[in-house]
Amino acid sequence: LINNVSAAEAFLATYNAEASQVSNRYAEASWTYNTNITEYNQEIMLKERLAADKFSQEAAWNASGYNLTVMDATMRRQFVKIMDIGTAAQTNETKLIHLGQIESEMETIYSTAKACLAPEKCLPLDPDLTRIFTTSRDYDQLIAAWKGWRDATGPKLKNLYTEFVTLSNEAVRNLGHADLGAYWRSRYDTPEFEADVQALFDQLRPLYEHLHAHARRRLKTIYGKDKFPSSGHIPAHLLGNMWAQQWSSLVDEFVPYKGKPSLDVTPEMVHQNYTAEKIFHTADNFFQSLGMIPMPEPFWNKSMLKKPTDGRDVVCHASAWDFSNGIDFRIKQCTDITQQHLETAHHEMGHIEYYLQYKDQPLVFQKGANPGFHEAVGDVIALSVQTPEHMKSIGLLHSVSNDTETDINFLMSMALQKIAFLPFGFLIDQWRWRVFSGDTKPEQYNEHWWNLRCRYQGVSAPVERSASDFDPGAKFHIPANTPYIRYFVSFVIQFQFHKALCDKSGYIGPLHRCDIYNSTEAGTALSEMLKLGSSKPWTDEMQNLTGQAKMDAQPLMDYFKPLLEYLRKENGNDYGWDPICPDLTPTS
Ligand SMILES: C[C@H](NC(=O)O)C(=O)O
Ligand SMILES: [Zn+2]
Repeated sequence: LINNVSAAEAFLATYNAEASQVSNRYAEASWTYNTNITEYNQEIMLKERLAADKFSQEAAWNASGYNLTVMDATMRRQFVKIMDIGTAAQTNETKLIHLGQIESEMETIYSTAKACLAPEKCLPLDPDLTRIFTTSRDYDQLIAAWKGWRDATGPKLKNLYTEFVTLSNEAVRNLGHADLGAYWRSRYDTPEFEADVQALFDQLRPLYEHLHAHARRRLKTIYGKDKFPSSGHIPAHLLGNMWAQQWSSLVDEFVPYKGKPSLDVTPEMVHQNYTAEKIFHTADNFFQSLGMIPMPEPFWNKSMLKKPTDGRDVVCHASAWDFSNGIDFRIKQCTDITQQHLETAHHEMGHIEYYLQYKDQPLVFQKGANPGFHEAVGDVIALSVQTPEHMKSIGLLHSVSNDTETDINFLMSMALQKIAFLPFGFLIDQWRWRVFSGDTKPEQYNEHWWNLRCRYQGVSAPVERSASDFDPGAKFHIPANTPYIRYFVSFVIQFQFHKALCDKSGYIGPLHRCDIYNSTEAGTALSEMLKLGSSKPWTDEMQNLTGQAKMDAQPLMDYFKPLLEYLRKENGNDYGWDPICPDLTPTS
């Protein structure tokens, strides 16, 4: 082993320069493919992926020649991360290439899928099917869109996914990980991570159960009681979203006090001729008001902020890109002019702000403190943006009254975005971790998926499902192989961050009405955390910002306390559902 620290430093300097180049090349090829899905672009992207994987393997091999015990903590942390190369650890080149092909094939199938509602009427997810779910209240039209999308994705993906699992597990076992799920959980670097998220979910279940009961009651008045199974589940296609994961599009139906002005700013955005650019400038303006880093020139020149109209296929699921050269950062979003896309724009720009803040860190530290941190940044800003006061200040709401009824209505609108999401954010990787560990066999994929959906989310399939279906494949993150527990973590910690920043901004009052706009104190505190990237354990960074070194659901519970009191009163004992799925065979 090499004991010479200056040799180790020289190795790191070389690694950082070379790895940034390799990372930039792969990002460019991946961007070209994601914004113009063709076989040729897929082939180029896969060649660059193989080159990047081989570079990682070589760097890991060279790094393993250094004696870590003679290094300081920061240098050792870099070497450990250089050697933690995930599925690139597959030494059999044929299998390495095959894994890349399968992953890009799954993402292509998902991103080019169309649901055929009638023989000649086949619609893509964005914007067409999404718009049906946000606007239609037609039970049968929603069934057609819900079933059509699953028919167009799942069956084509199931066998590819089975192969993907086998190849991925084999690769990470070379690094000593039990399976891909264990490798993903290791990024949180706390041995009791799985127990921690289970405990958080259990703590938050009453909030969700009472929101679910309220939603079910309101939906019964819209669709009729006979459309709802006696088990208490809500048919999964009635919650205003393809996956029932967030219910904001039903805010006008779900607000407790209907007489009040609508909180849905979508009509006003359309009325004011909002464009995608204006949506992103609104977000950029907020970050600048905090004294944080503005979007650099290449962001505006090179991002894809709208779905192309020249007929090419693109990956529409929104994402933020780091080209590892300190200046080129982009968002790819098929922006629609809606409140939900205004929120998504802040979410994606939060990623870009994080990239900008940590761009001078060594490459392996140019990551979130943990993946949940990266998902939380933009959402924290969006918690301020969505307050009635802020919406009024940017001209999207005209009347804001502070009476209790409006306050409860506002809390309901935020609960439809944040509380509704919790079981979904929790269950995706509960399912995937068992698939990777082998507890869930391919023939059980769909059954175990619906077991979790029925048990935790209280939603059920509106039509018969069969083993040839693969409903997990209808959600982007499964075919795109993007871990999901990060969003559950984010939805908890973003309220810890929000509370800490509100305190630093000197705000006094209920947490749900706090708007940190223009607070450079809040901006400085947030920037200091983001600048660290993953150079420190996330528990240290959480401690620095919030005074606590752990995930804590209390700020989220405090934020929604007035709403839970209202819902407990309204629901009495009429809440909850059977843990198992209802029997779908229609009663004769
Ligand atoms: C919550 C998650 N957000 C994201 O992918 O950016 C989703 O859309 O499912
Ligand atoms: Zn994100």
